[in-house]
Amino acid sequence: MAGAPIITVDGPSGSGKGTISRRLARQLGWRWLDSGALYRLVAYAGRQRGLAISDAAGHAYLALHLDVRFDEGSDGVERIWLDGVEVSVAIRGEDIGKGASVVAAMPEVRAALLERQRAFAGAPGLVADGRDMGSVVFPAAELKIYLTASARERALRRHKQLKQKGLSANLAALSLEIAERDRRDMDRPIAPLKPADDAVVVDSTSMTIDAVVERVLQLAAARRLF
Ligand SMILES: Nc1ncnc2c1ncn2[C@@H]1O[C@H](COP(=O)(O)OP(=O)(O)OP(=O)(O)O)[C@@H](O)[C@H]1O
Ligand SMILES: Nc1ccn([C@H]2C[C@H](O)[C@@H](COP(=O)(O)O)O2)c(=O)n1
Repeated sequence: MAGAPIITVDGPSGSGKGTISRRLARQLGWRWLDSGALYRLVAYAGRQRGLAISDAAGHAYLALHLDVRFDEGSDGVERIWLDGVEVSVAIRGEDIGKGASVVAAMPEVRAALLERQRAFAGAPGLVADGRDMGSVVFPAAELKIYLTASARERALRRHKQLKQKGLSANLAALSLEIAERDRRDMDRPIAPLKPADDAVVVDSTSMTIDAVVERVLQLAAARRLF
């Protein structure tokens, strides 16, 4: 192993990447990269500044210069700050997710975020969550997971998640949004969502969160990553 170990967790929207990778990072005492949050921050900052969603140069400039801070409070909740203002909740809406998926298809934006993402690597280890963590950002990662679940299960999970937050949610509309985001993330010419050649595919459709975490920990232990 060249440096500190890296586990990548890629997969489609709602497959559980954030939940699983955060749990893994906490259990291992490792760092965590929520790369989707970076794309969401770019889309959010662009909207705040009135950029056209098609403005690749403008979004790439933001990606390079964003003043972002991630921290985890004593309550274990991730908080995200943009220009000194907390935006943890504001960037999580489906509309910002859609904008993130649009700006993420711009090569200039992806290039601008590359080093920012790589800077998260370090001792004692990193769990990196996204769409191209294993295929592009950390191609030498020691363990690459491609986490998936059926489209219906992912829509049901998202529906439940929104309801639990007291937000209104329509299952049919969510299913369509997820299908549209899958298509955009998988069909883009640059860094499309797909399993890295050496990824282990974990289909979580019928697995509990605990079972998925346990499976990844077993794979990590077999590779002597901790
Ligand atoms: N194996 C599982 N069984 C049941 N629910 C799950 C499972 N994994 C995740 N969930 C739930 O599904 C919802 C979506 O999970 P999460 O936000 O982690 O997905 P994600 O892949 O990070 O999505 P996105 O890429 O859109 O951010 C959450 O409410 C989470 O608790
Ligand atoms: N490594 C990444 C992470 C995210 N994206 C894009 C594609 C997603 O639709 C969008 C939001 O991600 P989420 O927070 O829902 O995980 O950002 C990407 O292209 N590459």
